[in-house]
Amino acid sequence: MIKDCGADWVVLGHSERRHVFGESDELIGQKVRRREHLTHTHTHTGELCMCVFCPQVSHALLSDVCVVACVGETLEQREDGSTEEVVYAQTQVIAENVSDWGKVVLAYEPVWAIGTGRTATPEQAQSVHEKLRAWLRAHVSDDAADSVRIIYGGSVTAANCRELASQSDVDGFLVGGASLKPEFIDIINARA
Ligand SMILES: O=C[C@H](O)COP(=O)(O)O
Repeated sequence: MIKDCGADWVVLGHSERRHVFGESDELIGQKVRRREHLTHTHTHTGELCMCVFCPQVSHALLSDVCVVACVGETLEQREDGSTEEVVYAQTQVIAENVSDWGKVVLAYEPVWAIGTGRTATPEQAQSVHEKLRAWLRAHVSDDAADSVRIIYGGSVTAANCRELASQSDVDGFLVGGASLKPEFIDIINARA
C-alpha cells in the first residue's frame, strides 16, 4: 500500500505512535525490518497471509521503503537523567532490525520538544546526536556511525535552525509545524 501510494520513505517510532498508539520498541523494530518478499506464509494456517494485524505483514509492507526511525525521551525521563538510557534502548531495537543502514535515517526527537515551541538547545541536540553516533560506532560499525544521518526534530523554526544546523552531529531536521509555513524554505537552507 505504501509503495502503491508512491512513497519511498516512512517515519517509524514517532512519539505519537509510541505514546498515543502505545507502540513498543519491539513493534517499531519489527516494522523497521526490511523483508525481501511482499508476502509470507502464515505460520498457523500454512496459507498466504494478508491479515493487517499480522506483524509479518507490517514488515512486508515496508519492503523497499526507506526508514526515518525516531527516538527520544520524555520530559520526565530527561529530568530524571535517563535520556541516554532511553535513546540507546530505542536505538538498540531499531539496530537489531536494520540490514542496510544506507536506507535508514535516525531522528532524535525529544518528546518534550515536539509541537511545544520548546526546542532543544543546540548543545542538548549535539550532545545526544554525538552519543548516538558513538553508540552506532560501538554497537554497529564505523561505517554506519560515519554515514548514517542523524537528524533533529522538535519545534524547529527559521529562528533556531541555523544554530542547530551548525552542530557537527546534526545532519538535518524532521520538521512538523514549520513545514507548513513559508519559513520552511529558510530551514531547508539552514546550512546554505
Ligand atoms: O512530526 C514532526 C516532528 O515530530 C516535529 O514536529 P514539530 O516541528 O511541529 O515540533
